[in-house]
Order: sequence, then C-alpha cells, then structure tokens
Amino acid sequence: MISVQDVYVTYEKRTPALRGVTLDFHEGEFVGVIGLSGSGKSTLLKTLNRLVSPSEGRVIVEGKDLSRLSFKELRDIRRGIGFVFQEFNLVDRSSVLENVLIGRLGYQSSVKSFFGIFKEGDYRLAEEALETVGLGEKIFERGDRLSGGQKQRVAIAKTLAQEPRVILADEPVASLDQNSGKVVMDTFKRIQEKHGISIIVNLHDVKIARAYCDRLVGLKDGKILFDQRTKEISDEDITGLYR
Ligand SMILES: Nc1ncnc2c1ncn2[C@@H]1O[C@H](COP(=O)(O)OP(=O)(O)OP(=O)(O)O)[C@@H](O)[C@H]1O
Repeated sequence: MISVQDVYVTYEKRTPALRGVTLDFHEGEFVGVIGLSGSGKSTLLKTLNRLVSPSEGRVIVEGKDLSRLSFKELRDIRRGIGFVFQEFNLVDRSSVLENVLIGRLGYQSSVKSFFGIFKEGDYRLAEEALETVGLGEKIFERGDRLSGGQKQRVAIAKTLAQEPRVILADEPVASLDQNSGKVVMDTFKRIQEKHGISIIVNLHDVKIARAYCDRLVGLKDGKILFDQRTKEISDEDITGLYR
C-alpha cells in the first residue's frame, strides 16, 4: 500500500534525518515506529503523505510516486491518508461537529469549501465518526470545553470523516495522561479491527507500542535498526535501540 524506497531526508544541509530507509506498509496493519527523540520518526511519517519530500529515494502510495504527482493527484491521495498530531490541531472556538466536518473539505470544490457548504452525507459521516470514537454526545460542544483525550478523539474522528485507508499518528498520546492515552490507543485499535484502516503510529513509550502494535519499526539515527512482528522483538532489540 505504501512503499518507502531508500529514502534520505536532509534538512538544510544538516546530517540526514533519514538515511536510506526502505520498508513497506500493508493494508490493515497496526505499525508502531519507535526510537529515541531525533531518530527520525516524525520525518518518516511526514514523508508518507509528502508533508516532507525525500532528498533521495521514493515513496510510492497505491502505485504512485508521491514526488511525481500533480496538485490534484496529491490531493486525491492525501484524502485517503489521515494525519493525527500530538497537539490535536483542533479549532478550539468551533464545535466538535464543525471540527470533524473539516475532514470532509478534501471532498469539496474549493468554492464550496470556502463557504462551508456541506452535504447531508458529510454530516452523516461526521456523526458516524464521532460515534466510532465514543463522542456522539459531544457533537455540539465547543472544542475548548473538551479534555485532552476527548480532543484527540475528535481529531481522530476528523480523519475518519475523510474515509481514509490509513491513519498516520505522530505521538498521539504524548500529551495525555495514562488513562486518556489508553482510551485513545483503544480507539485506534477499534478502528483498525472494525474498519480495516491501517494505523501507523510514532510512539516514544515502548510499553504502549508493544501492547497495541502488530509490528514495530525501530529507528536509530535515521536508519532502521529492526522491523519485525512485535512478538518477535526481544528486550535486547529494545535496549539496542535506546542505548
Ligand atoms: N523542520 C526541520 N528543520 C530542520 N531539522 C529538522 C526539522 N525537523 C526535524 N529536524 C531534525 O531531524 C532529525 C530527526 O527529527 P524527527 O523529528 O524526525 O525525529 P523524531 O524521532 O520524531 O524525534 P521527536 O520524537 O523528538 O520528534 C533531528 O535531528 C531534528 O532536529
């Protein structure tokens, strides 16, 4: 589904953040990317929807080289790829429903988007997405009235409203307390299992990564140290990653 082929990313002539990364992501997987701060986790995730472009190598999504797409083709590909950030990225003064509807903007013509005109189907999808993340009752609440965990679930609902094939999540529980983090990770798991959507998530907490992910990619200094089924990963692998 997504193929990363010998990718290097260099920011402003510094040491490369990624150095020859090659791996494939498959349909329906729950993959965790782990490693020290600065190992390149965010950079890797951002290359998967061209928020960051490789300096060398290629990222192929559904058979298409991301670096060779027209504006429209990139927009179409990005519709199928949700992105969840550590800091939620919601509009605090807007309602939960309005925030989730933003996920539908990729399906509107630009004029319609500008005037905020949504179809009935958009509202239905937004409501379904909120039900899926367990926030059906908060639909008219203002964003800034929610707890951190609830905000992150609204952010997930927003990506669900996009009807994605894959959700990328960059440290989605790093700003949350343990309980809220668990609810958010349970939500991702449910989405993977019930909706068949692939989840690719950066995590600095190895315990969480081991508990939820089917496969773990260990990044160290911009290179892949291991890429294995979670149950095959030893304590030594983990120690080597953080040494
Ligand atoms: N926009 C940028 N401009 C310049 N350097 C950057 C930029 N983004 C990341 N870097 C550098 O690239 C390297 C990898 O960073 P990246 O954020 O991908 O790692 P990470 O594993 O996600 O770390 P963290 O968990 O701290 O975010 C680091 O050395 C970082 O300083």
